[in-house]
Amino acid sequence: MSTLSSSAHCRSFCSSPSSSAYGHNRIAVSSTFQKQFVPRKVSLQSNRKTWSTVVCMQDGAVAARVTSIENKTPLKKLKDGLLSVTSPEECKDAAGFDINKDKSSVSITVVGASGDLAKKKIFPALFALYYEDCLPEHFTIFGYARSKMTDAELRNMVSRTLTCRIDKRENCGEKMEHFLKRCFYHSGQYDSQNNFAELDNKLKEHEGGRVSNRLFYLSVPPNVFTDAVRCASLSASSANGWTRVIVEKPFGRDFESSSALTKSLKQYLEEDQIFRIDHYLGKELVENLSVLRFSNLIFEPLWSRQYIRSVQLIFSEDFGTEGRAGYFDNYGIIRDIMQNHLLQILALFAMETPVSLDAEDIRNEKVKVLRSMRPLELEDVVIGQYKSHTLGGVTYPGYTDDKTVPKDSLTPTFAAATLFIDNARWDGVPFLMKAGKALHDQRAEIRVQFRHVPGNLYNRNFAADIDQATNELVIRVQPDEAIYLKVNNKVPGLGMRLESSNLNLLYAARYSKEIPDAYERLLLDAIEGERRLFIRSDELDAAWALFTPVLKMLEEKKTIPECYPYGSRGPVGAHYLAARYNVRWGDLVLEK
Ligand SMILES: NC(=O)C1=CN([C@@H]2O[C@H](COP(=O)(O)OP(=O)(O)OC[C@H]3O[C@@H](n4cnc5c(N)ncnc54)[C@H](OP(=O)(O)O)[C@@H]3O)[C@@H](O)[C@H]2O)C=CC1
Ligand SMILES: O=C1O[C@H](COP(=O)(O)O)[C@@H](O)[C@H](O)[C@H]1O
Repeated sequence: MSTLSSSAHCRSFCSSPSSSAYGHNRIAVSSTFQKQFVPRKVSLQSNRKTWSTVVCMQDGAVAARVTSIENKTPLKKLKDGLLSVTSPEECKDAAGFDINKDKSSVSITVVGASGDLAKKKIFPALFALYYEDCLPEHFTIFGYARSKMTDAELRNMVSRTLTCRIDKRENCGEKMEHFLKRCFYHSGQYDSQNNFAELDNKLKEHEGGRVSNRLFYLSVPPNVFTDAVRCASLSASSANGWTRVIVEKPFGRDFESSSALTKSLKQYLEEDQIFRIDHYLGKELVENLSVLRFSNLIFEPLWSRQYIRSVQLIFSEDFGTEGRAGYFDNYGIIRDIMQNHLLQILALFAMETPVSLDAEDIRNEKVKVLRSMRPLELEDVVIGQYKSHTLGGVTYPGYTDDKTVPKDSLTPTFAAATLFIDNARWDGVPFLMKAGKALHDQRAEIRVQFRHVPGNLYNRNFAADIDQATNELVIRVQPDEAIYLKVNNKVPGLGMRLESSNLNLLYAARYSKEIPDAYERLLLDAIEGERRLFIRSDELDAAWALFTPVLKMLEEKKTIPECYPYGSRGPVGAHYLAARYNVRWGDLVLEK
């Protein structure tokens, strides 16, 4: 019988039964290997430090050792190249059984549990993980916020947001009931150590003397981040396991405020306890980007200035800022979408091959590419703001019609920008970004436009503009996840007419399994201590360094955004921006 821990089961269930989801230089675990592998836990005491060591033994000899100092993050140790493990979980996982079974617990506290994100995303994601048996055996979920609520009221609130997986509805009600029984609530102020100490007592009761691992999810407005981290860290940290904090965006408004936030968080937390979330990194197709690039021979040789003419990162929503305009007006679309979600995708897209799939190796490569980028200039940016528009008898409100937005607000709800990476691979290739609210459709996609075929024998056989006859690889992140490649093809018949057609990998047609929500993946990663999809502080610095000068210029010059009607394709300025580099936005070309 398998004795894998819950999350190991979940990962292996989702990928392959004998290897980890990520690799980590790991070797596949054969059944004989499992038998030979004996993990032991020992505690050592030196002058001032407590060392807790998990040793994976093989035939009486040390095969791998994972050491945690003062119960902080384990250090990676390699012995004889046999196995590389970065956490006790990996050691036990590789060994095939859980040395801490029945001895450890995970408590997840959602700080700001009464809020929009908690209801919309965090509790449903936690339920989905529970549903898929991905949460550890001993877990407890606490909601924490100032609002007064009983456990029953929290459960009632959460139950209204839960949905079941399409393919397994039968026992859903039962699962929900069990899940809700593991959810509790504690009301407190975000700046009260006493209130967090009360939470600590409640957590201890639920942990029942087991090793306590604690995850705090900061789902509160940014002005509360530091207080909440101070109080959680001083009054409710785990005494004998790990303590991790997921921090939601925005991580500051510019380079300076972001650095100040990092500095204040680091008064209470080590960098490796901070999990800065960018939920786009948890999306299935963003996760697949590296797989596409690095595990297919056909793409990587083309992935450079030699063959790629432009790369486009496009985000659009067909609704406005309704409900979140109070937050949005202080940030705008560049900070809301470009500086984080689109830039993170760009970094993954453009980075060099990492040494391994280890979090630090990947994040090192992302930082390198971000630091090779040219800070944005004012002339490389177009901004817009949506206005009221009547369509089919329905009048859609303009951005400044929202009561929480000042009438003279210059906050952009749309932006397009051209970025450049000044390195050998990407020199001169325009990376075009476009993000907007209240546009004609909802989509997030990456478009890779390839160069012309030199001396193309078939130029005269295209019915359409030759400019549209170049190959384009489209990675559609959402909706209707797909990867398709536009190729030129002969129209069947006696003549010789060519047209562009799609080689299409449409996920819904290829895979029957429902795609997990990004928050599910990221929460599971945080529980497992996997940092690969979270933003390291130097990545964040590099991202802000790129955008801060232009954001300041736009604000200082009080640049007036170009108007565009609600539900339109955005301001025309975006077309001119692309045209300057002899490029067209791929999403505006009619696709067959
Ligand atoms: N909602 C979304 O779609 C997204 C949100 N985010 C980020 O996630 C975090 C949470 O977002 P969201 O849930 O929308 O935020 P909310 O505005 O809903 O705030 C969450 C909770 O924080 C408390 N709160 C609200 N305002 C204040 C304040 N001024 N001072 C102290 N406490 C306050 C409230 O709880 P109580 O009064 O009970 O204490 C509220 O229920 C934010 O940082 C946001 O930027 C990121 C991506 C998307
Ligand atoms: O972070 C944010 O993302 C959402 C879009 O996320 P999605 O997963 O629904 O595509 C966006 O609406 C919001 O403005 C922004 O803060």
